[in-house]
Amino acid sequence: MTAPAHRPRLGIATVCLSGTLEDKLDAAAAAGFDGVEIFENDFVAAALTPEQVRARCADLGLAIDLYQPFRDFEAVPPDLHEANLRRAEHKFDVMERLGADTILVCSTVSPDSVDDDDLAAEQLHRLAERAADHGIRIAYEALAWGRHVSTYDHSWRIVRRADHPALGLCLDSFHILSRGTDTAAIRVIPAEKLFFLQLADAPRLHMDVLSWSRHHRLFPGQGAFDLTGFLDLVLATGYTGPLSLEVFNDVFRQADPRVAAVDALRSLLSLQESVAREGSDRARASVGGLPSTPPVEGFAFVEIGAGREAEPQVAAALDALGLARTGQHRSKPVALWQRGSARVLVNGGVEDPGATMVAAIAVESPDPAASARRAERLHAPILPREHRAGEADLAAVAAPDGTSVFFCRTEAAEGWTADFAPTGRPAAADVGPTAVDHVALTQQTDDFDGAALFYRTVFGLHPEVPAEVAAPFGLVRSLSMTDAAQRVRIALSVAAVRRGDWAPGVPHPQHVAFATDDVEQVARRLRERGLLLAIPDNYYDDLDARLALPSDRLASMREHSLMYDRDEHGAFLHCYTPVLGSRVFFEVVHRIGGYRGYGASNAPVRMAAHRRARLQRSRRAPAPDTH
Ligand SMILES: O=C(O)c1ccc(O)c(O)c1
Ligand SMILES: [Mg+2]
Repeated sequence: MTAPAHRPRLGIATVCLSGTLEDKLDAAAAAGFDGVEIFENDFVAAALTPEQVRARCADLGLAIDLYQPFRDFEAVPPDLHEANLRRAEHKFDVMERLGADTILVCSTVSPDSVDDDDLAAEQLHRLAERAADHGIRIAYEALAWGRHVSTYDHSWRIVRRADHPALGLCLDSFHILSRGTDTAAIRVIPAEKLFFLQLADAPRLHMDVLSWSRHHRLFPGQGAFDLTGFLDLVLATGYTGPLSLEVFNDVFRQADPRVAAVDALRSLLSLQESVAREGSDRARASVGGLPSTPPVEGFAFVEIGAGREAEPQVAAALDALGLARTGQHRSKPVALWQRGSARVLVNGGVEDPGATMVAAIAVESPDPAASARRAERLHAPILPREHRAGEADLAAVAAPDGTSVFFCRTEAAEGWTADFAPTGRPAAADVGPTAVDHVALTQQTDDFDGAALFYRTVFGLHPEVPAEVAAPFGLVRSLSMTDAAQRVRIALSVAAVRRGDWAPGVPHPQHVAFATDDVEQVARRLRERGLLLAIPDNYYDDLDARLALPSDRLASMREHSLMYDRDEHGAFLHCYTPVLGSRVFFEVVHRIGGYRGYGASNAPVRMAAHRRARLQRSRRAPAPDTH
């Protein structure tokens, strides 16, 4: 990785990753981290001497930036204090052999400790004296649930009082932001007393802070905390130590550490980019940059993969929606369907006859090569190019869910549409989609946070407020993201808990939503072709009760199976096709007056309707894929 000389060192705590110490070190190094925080448990369970760990880290190019945690040290009666110093001497010996020079001491939770800042300072001073004899520094961290010290400003008062050069602070964004502590006082801490910085994000949850911290931390940008503002404040002090991730997360602890480490690094690159964009002058000067993001200017196309039996269903639906099959790829079994800037490729080369999937998403970029370079810097896997002489050479990367992501300039002279021979078919219908409004992708539980980070950072999108709906087949969480001009919207969802065999919903559904300004006409045509998902009367009765819409509008919505939502900006009308093949369906959306959402509250009704439609279809023609 090339970067300016002032680029901060990037670190990760071994506790973030799954596996043995060796697995974790390998993954951290492969992702490109400069250093690690070694968690004591990982070290204790390893069959390596400290010297072997040191050598391994050196081989991998990893510094050991921190050894942690050392617990329950300060403010105890004298006999316990002596025992604690003895305990510390053991750790200092291990650290000398490891070649680690900083140890994290977290604020005590021990019932043996007393609420006495003078005593805490005095004992930490003594610990710092001992540490200094070994060339070691103590970084004191306030745990949000510390017994007597639970805020960073309190830990700073104690460190100042202890007044020893080998004693400083560790600031951990989780402990500070989870409690809503005022961060302004960070400014007054001298940089040389900031020994270490740990970064973690988290979703807003209402639970005790210890459980929140131990199970739900996330990488920066994946949660609800303002990590950009936090890092800005810390860097503005002149802090030049590592930016180190410390994320305790139940899912990440089970995930492939190589994947999690790449997500982790991506989060730090993106965080620095935010600081470079929004931070104070001093902070901006001390972060590494990413190549700037060319804006995404809309969807160029969405590619649906379909097997032999599913392809005609997809084609029939596109036709009913009002798109026209305008092109045939010159060398691949791919058709181009189009109406306005709504473009869909249907790739019939999928082996499983009944399968459908969103195979690729292509976004418009003013500079596709620059977009691809940025994606590469964000560690997006580059896909091998498969194009023949004379065909467009599209830059593509792979998303964590397997979707290919392309960057294109459709209007360019050498644009991708030239790869399609015109079919000479009649033009698209008078009424129909004008563009792709959004693409909705269901994720596997383990991929959700990583996929969100990927789409957000690679496309430069902003996450919207996460939603949670109680759906008929289990809780569904969703997170949508969009660019500032709302031309590219990606909606991700996940079955929050998927256990057991009862899975009557569509497995991992995906859909493409088309924008239109005449949804009623489009719905009518879908219904005429038997391709409109029927919404039950109860839904409209409830809508009437809730919103008292004019009766003619309600009647029209009922007739056309249109669902409705509104927000502070406007209203939303939308309808659906049944599931085509194994898991893809289409949606048609009409945004009125700047409505921003996705009709999430209607999702349970739609899911039940999809199940009903599938059962009806299987009664007509039993298919092997139905439940
Ligand atoms: O959960 C803990 O005990 C714990 C330990 C060390 C840390 O740095 C931390 O932030 C939390
Ligand atoms: Mg910490």
